[in-house]
Amino acid sequence: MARNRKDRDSWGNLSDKSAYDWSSEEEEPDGRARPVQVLVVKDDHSFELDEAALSRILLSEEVRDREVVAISVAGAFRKGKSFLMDFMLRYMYNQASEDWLGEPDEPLTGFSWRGGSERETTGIQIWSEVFLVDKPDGRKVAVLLMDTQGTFDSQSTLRDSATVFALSTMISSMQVYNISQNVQEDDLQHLQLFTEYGRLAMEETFLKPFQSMIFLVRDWSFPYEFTYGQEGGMQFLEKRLKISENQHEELQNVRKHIHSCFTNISCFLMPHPGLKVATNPHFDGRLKEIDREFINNLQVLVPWLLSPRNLDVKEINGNNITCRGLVEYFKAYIKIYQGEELPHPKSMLQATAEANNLAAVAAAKDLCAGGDRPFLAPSELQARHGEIREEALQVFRGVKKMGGEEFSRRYLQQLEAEIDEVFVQYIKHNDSKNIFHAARTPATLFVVIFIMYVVAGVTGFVGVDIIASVCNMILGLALITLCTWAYIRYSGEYRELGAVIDQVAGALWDQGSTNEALYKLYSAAASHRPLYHHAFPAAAADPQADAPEEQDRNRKKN
Ligand SMILES: Nc1nc2c(ncn2[C@@H]2O[C@H](COP(=O)(O)OP(=O)(O)OP(=O)(O)O)[C@@H](O)[C@H]2O)c(=O)[nH]1
Ligand SMILES: [Mg+2]
Repeated sequence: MARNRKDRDSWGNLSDKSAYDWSSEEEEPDGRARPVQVLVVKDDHSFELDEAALSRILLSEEVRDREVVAISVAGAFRKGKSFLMDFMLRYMYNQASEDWLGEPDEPLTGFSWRGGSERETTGIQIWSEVFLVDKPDGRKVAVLLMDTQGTFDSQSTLRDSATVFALSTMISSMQVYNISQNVQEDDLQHLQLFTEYGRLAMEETFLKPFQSMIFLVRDWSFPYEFTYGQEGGMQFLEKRLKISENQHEELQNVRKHIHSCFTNISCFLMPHPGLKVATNPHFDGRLKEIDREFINNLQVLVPWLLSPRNLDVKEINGNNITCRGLVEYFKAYIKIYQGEELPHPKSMLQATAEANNLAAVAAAKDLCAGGDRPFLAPSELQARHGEIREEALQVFRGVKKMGGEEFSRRYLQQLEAEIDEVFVQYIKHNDSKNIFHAARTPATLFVVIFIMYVVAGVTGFVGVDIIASVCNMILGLALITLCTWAYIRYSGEYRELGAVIDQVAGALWDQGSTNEALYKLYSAAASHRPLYHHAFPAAAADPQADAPEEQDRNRKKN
């Protein structure tokens, strides 16, 4: 088994810099390049970008202003992604040479790969050397290789997998989607979920959000249907991604989504590398132990992906991105995933169970939606509410829901709370239909006017003029208040003042003890102090008007 870093010397002409032009900033003490972890997924499932490491690699003088080509491999865990990446490294280091694949006895090193059932790569790792390549059109571009954490390992949440996949797709100009044996519908559905999660974090653009997507099917076993390689791959993929009229909407949507996300979509069918590669625990990547068919196809695949002519510069919103720009985008994107504004992707069962339960809650709540009924006596209302509540809970319990009893209990509680809330609203609404309630304020004011009129008449007749004038004044005030109230009700303006009038009238209306009525009057006045100050700013500006005790004290002092 190859634990790469130990025996790196075996691979490729590291000292022969003439064959290629590369820059190395992040090296091991002995000068060799290595994979560098730039995105860390922590134990608590949070993400951290190692900005320092990323900057050391991408902001080194030779590369920072070069346009960047970023190549990434992503897909389910334990499917030979890092293994493939290491062959890409060999090609990058030996581009000029025909036999870039190296010696038959050379162990495969570079990004860490190994056999076994437990995951190996975590987060996102980039190769510490950024390769400078001359494109046929004379441009020198920087090539960055990126290896990613496999999706759906047993330690990652769906959100972890989606984030790594989405980030690597957003950052790369070419995403190699590494899948095993066939392109299954769930492979497409996951791609849809992950790319949607990526698109959420990006700015809306009229262009397709991502660039090249290569479906790399490993262990393809049906070369008699579609031949190995790119041509067979394209025919196969065309069939798989075809949208037709009579297809179910669900299948159509997945395909439309994938087409809408990528500028280029292609496919390569790779043969099985042989049992030694797949099952021998001591296999260390030597070519001589790999099936010839696999090697032949590797010799087609890697140059097809990486030859200078095929390298596409990373574009975002139609602009070519340099290494410096890529660092900024990486930082900006990771911030969005670190924040809480994005929804958390959920497993299919969880999402379905939530949808089921919410639909059942909605159906049950529909029962409680009372139409416009006339005023009901409160006791009758209470009884009706009890009946409807029971009926609604029955409806909820009767609907078949996924997710089990425990899961749906939360929704049952939510339903109960919502029904009670509807009831409270209904009581208020019912109350407002009580005709006496609505007439309380004008009735009170009428009574005040009437009493004042009578008292003023009597006291005027008896000759106590001062009381008569006070009563007349109150009568006048009550009349103005009545007119104001009517205007507010009619126009809907100054509603706060309307509320004060209602409250004062309510306090007067109250049949309880006089004390209670007075207290209510006082509290109504107290709660509207700001309104009072607003209406009479001069009074508020005079501090002494607010403090009679203070005045008293001053008087005593003098
Ligand atoms: N069947 C099969 N096995 C392969 C292939 N390529 C590599 N392997 C083996 O798959 C195992 C895992 O390889 P890695 O490159 O570490 O896989 P990975 O996808 O990077 O795994 P993680 O980093 O855990 O996500 C190794 O034992 C390889 O020898 C292939 O094309 N087919
Ligand atoms: Mg790996």
